[in-house]
Formats: sequence, C-alpha cells, structure tokens
Amino acid sequence: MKTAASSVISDNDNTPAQSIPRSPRLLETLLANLDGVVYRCRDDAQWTVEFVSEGCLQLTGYLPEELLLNQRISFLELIHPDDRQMVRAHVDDCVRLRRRFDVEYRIVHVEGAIRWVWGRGVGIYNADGEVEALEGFMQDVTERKEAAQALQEAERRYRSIFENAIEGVFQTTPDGTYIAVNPALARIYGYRSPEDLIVSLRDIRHQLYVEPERRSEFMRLMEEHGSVSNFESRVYRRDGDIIWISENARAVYGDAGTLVFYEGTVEAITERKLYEAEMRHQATHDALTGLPNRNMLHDHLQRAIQSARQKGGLTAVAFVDLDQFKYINDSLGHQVGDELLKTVAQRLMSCVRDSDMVARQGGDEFVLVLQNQTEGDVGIAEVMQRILAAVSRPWQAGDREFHITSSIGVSRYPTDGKDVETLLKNADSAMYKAKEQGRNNFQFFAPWMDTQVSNRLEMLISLRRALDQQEFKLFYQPKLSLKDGRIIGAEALIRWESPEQGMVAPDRFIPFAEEAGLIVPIGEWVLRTACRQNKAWQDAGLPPIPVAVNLSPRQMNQALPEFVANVLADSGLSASWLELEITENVVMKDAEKTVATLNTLKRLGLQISVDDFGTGYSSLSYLRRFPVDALKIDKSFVRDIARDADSAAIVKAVISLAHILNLRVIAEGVEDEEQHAFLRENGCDEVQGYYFGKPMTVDDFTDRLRKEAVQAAP
Ligand SMILES: Nc1nc2c(ncn2[C@@H]2O[C@H](COP(=O)(O)O[C@H]3[C@@H](O)[C@H](n4cnc5c(=O)[nH]c(N)nc54)O[C@@H]3COP(=O)(O)O)[C@@H](O)[C@H]2O)c(=O)[nH]1
Repeated sequence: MKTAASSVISDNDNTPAQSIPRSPRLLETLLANLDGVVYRCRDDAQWTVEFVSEGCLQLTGYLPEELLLNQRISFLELIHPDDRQMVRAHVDDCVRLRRRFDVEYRIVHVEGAIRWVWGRGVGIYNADGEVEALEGFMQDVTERKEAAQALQEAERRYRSIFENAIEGVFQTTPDGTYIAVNPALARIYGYRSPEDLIVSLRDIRHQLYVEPERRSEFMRLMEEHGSVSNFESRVYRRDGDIIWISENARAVYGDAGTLVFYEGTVEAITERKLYEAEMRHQATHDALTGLPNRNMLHDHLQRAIQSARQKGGLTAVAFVDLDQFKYINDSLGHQVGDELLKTVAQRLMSCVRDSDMVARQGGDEFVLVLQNQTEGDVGIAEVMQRILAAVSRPWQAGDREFHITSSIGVSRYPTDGKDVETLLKNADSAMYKAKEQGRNNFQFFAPWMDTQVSNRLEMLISLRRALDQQEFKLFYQPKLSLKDGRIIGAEALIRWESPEQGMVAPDRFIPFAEEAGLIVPIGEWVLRTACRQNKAWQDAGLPPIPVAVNLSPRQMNQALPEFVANVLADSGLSASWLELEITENVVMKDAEKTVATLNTLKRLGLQISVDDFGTGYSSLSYLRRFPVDALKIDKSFVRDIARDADSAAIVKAVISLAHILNLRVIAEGVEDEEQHAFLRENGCDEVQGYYFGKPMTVDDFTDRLRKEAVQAAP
C-alpha cells in the first residue's frame, strides 16, 4: 500500500506494501521533514529502489512511487550519464570492502536540470555476508557545489590575471621583504622568476630604491592614508640598471586591526618618463641652439626677481641682437645663418657664469640674465664688453671668414623694472638705442628710451592693420626728358593714410616694415597697384609711359622674377612699361646673386635702374656686368650742384660713366632752374624733382598726363 510520505516495497513481492512497522507516524514525519532523501535499493544493475522517502519529489521531480521498482525511472538512470560509472565504481568498491560510501555526483531532474547530490550509505549484508541491499541518504548540495565552483573559477581567473598581468603585482611585509610577486614584477626588476626575486631581494629599502628615502615616504603615506597611488620612484634592476616605476598599493589589515602586509601593482614607466623629459626639454629649449627658450627665460627671470626681492642684490637683463644678421641670412642662406646663431650661442655661454642664463628669445635675439651682480654697473659693463668682443671675433663658414657684431641693451632689477615684462621691454629699448649709436656697443636702459619703443611697437601693429585695411596709397612723380621736357615716365611712391596720424611719409614707416618683415607684402601690393594703374592709363588712351617701382632689399630674392611675371600677366601690362628701382647698396651687397636675379628679371623685358647712385660703393666691373638700363643720381649731389664743386664734379662724372656704360642717366631731386640748366648742359637724359612736379595722387597725375597729351596733339 502506498503512503503519501514515502514508498516501500517488501523483499519478496513487487507490490507496494505498508511501510514503517513501528511508530509509523513518528518515522513518517521525521522522514518527510528530512532535508534530503532516504532510500533503500537492491544491489542490482539498476539499483532498483525498494524504499524512497518523500523528499524524492523535491530533489528529483519524480514521485517516490515512480522510482519504486523502476516504475518510471531507475535510480541508476537518475544519475547523470557522465557520473554513473564513477558512482557505480565507488559504491561497489565500498560495498565490497564493507565500508560506508560517500560520493558527490550529479542527477538529472525530471525537468532536465542538473542537481548536485551528496550520497552516503552502506551495504546491508545477510547472515551469509552477502549484500542484501544498499541503504543511504542523498542530499541536494547544488548551491554549495555551484558556490564552490564559482569560487574555484574566480580563483583560477585571479591567478591567471596575477600570472599573466603586464603590471607587476606584489605582496610585501611591512619590514620590506616580498611574500608573493608575479612573473611580470620579476621581469620588470630583471629577475629570472618570481621565486628568484623573492629570495634575492631581501631588503626593499636599500636594494630596490635608488633613493632609500622613497621607501620611508611610501611607509609614511601608507600609515597616513592606507594606500599610495601613482607613487613614482627610480629603482635598481637586478643588473644595476636604473628604471622608473609607478606603484599603486594598499595596506592590508588583519581581523585584529593589525597591519598584515602591503599589496599593490608596479608599472615600468621609464619610457614615459624619458618622453616627458624630452617634451619638457622641447617646450623649454630652442631646437637650433639648445639654449633655454622664451618660456624658460620668463620662468627663470621670474624666479631671479623673486630671489633678488627676498635676498636683495642686483640682477641684469641683457638683450643681445646681432647686427646685420638679416643680411647674412638673406645673402648666404639659412644654413649659414643657423651656424652663425649656434656659434654666437656658444660664445655667449663662454662669457657668463654657470649660474647665469643665456636664452634665445627668437631670431637673432638672445637674452642673458645675470644674477647677483655684486660689482654693480661696472661689473655688468665688463661682461657686456666681453660679449661684444666674443661675438665680433671672426668666424668661418666653409672657406670664408665673416665678422658680425652685436648691439646690447641692459636693464636692471630693481632700478629699471620690477617685473619680467618691464625688464625685457626696457632691455629691448636700450638695445635699440645701441643700434642707433652705431651698433657694436651696449647701452644701459634710461627712462626716456621707453616712449620711443612703445611708439615703435605701436607702429608695427598699425602697419599690419594698414595692410589689411588698405590704408596705403600710391602717389606718382613725373620723370621728364631733358631734350623736350615731356613726361617720359613716373615713379610710384607709397603713402600711408593712417586714420590716427594722417598722411605718413614712407621714410617713417618703411624702415619699420623692413624690420618687421612686412616690406615684402607691402612691396607686392605696390607692384600690383602700380602695374594695374599704368594699364588703366593705357586703356584710357593716355600716352604710354614706364612706371618705376622701388624694390626693398628684402624683396630681392629668387622668387621675385616669378612674382613680377605673375603681376604683369594679371594686370595685362607689357613688361616694357615697368621699371624697377634698386638702390646701389642692394645691387652691390651680394653682387653674384643679384646679377643672376636681375638677368632673370631682364629676360621678362622690363627696365632696371640703380637708385641713389653715388651714395654707395659700386664696383665698376660689376656695374658693367649688371643688366641695368639707367643710373639715378642721388638728390644729395643734385641739391649741391650750384654751391659745391665736388657735387657738381660727381654729377658730371656719373653722367659720363653712365654714357660710357651705355646707360640712361636720371637726376632726381631737381628743385630749381639752376640745377635744371646744369643737368641739361652736361648731357643728363632725364630729370625728376619738385621743380617739375611733386609726387601726386592718381587723379592729379592723370590730369597732368591728359593735359600733356592734348598739348602734344597736332
Ligand atoms: N621699398 C619702397 N620704398 C619706397 C616706396 N615708396 C617710397 N619709397 C622710398 O621711401 C623714401 C622716401 O620716399 P618719398 O618720401 O616718397 O620721397 C621721394 C620723393 O618725394 C623725393 N623727392 C622727389 N623729388 C624731390 C625733390 O625735388 N626734393 C626733395 N627733397 N625730395 C624729392 O625723393 C624720394 C624718391 O626718392 P628715390 O626713391 O630715391 O627716387 C625713398 O627712399 C623712396 O625710395 C615703395 O613703394 N617701396
């Protein structure tokens, strides 16, 4: 008979029978409340169940009677196929040896889920010692088993991370020996294995840290915060090499709150450190000379001022600018210019103490910061003399020897300025004064110099704006033939219509534009505008004349011919109506190069004249080779024709020379009839000057051309 709580079968028949002979209710309750399954089964191939307690349903999903006598499933079939053989072998062995069996295995729940069970039991033997049955208890241990498996898996994962981490991982005792390290740490520190490291590195403070105080700092941080992060130190590798590491670590405490060990990670950061150092160097040093750059100069000067403020003492700031450097750079090329800057950098360094700073401010400007000048201006002056002498020593570029000089301005803390900007600005002002004084000298700053420089800076800013806002204008001055007094050309002369200053003459801004490098775009604008205007006159039916444009030395480069060709093409003006005026000094500066550029220009078909002739030094042999068309006698000679015999002689000589060389000759600055007459009598070809017309606006010049055209008409 079947009970609700459990099912049992008698030994001799296969019919479910009344179970639990004594105290049936008590036993039944006990079995029903058991957290597991009690069973009895035969020791046959299927472990045929004779009794199974009520817990069977919860554990397996089968009713107890479904297992009895294998009615739906046998006990063996209940076991997961992969575990059956193992369970069978274990139970058989134990039964044979008359021992209790105790085994964990999986069963398959009626719904297909896998459950882990812990089975314990014994064989029941008859009087002959034969196995009569197996009796035992089965308990669901799935949760525990899965938790253990998860733990195992986690451990396996963590071990894998530990073993395969790229970062070093360590545990150390507080007194500085290793408890555990991973292979990466051994690699970083240059040991063969983690074991090798643990055995060999017994004293972290002295064996590892290059600065043992870092270990003290590490311990201090641990004590104060219980952890360190990004703790960077230099350490020794096993072979003695020094590397940079970064540590992240924490202190681990036991239950009693006592420090047990430190654990953490180590990253090798030597490459990063080198890279950072390189970046720092690049950000603070000039790539060409290796000297501190403007950024570092500012920081250093700031610190020097602070120190002088606190401790007293005189600090000098010297602004050193090379004289005529632009000429060397333009004429000999940047490579030579670079070599010169490097040479000057070394020479400046050799003139000062180790504690002084020599920085490159940019271009050909160097700044020196001389601290603690105990001998005052006398001592500073001595250093400046040394610098002037050192810079002016001859230097070699290839097989050529050169000389260059420098101009120096000096400002002093605290008299000439109390902050970085003022000291630098005032040293710069003093340097310009030195330039004005004829170069190759030094000047101490004086307050009156200040206003000049601020004007200069304002001027440069305004010039940039003038170019953008089209504040420049071209005026035109007629050139006349001395044969018939007719206009045979014009010179384009720039004017600046400044909103603040009114009409500004070129003498006042061209030198600044040259200095600031703005003369090139300004010169390009002049050339374009003059060509366009001349073409417009021709298109308006006025008699064609060549228009002359002044070229600055800085425009005289290899790119000039192409630029001029483009301008001519753009404007549609034929090259024969364009004349370029180049000063005598420019022509002679780098004669070989100039000949080449002028030849290319000449091939375009334009005219070239040498301006301000007589003021410079012209080599006659070069003059013969230059593809020039005309010489313009400088107005200083023309002015003095009547009262100075030498000037008159020079004018006559230039006229003869020009004619010998087959060149036209133009006299500029003609202001009166006396000069006019002298020039005509001595065979000068053309004249230009206030006597015939001042530089005038486009409209005025157009009227003048038009009137002359009408008068000339038959
Ligand atoms: N690179 C460029 N330089 C330019 C340009 N435009 C002018 N300049 C140069 O500026 C200097 C001053 O020029 P400016 O004030 O225009 O003076 C010119 C004439 O006005 C002046 N002149 C002409 N006749 C007389 C005279 O009878 N008396 C007298 N005192 N001055 C006179 O001479 C200047 C022209 O000189 P030059 O160029 O040497 O023929 C001057 O050096 C200009 O070259 C420019 O666009 N680019």
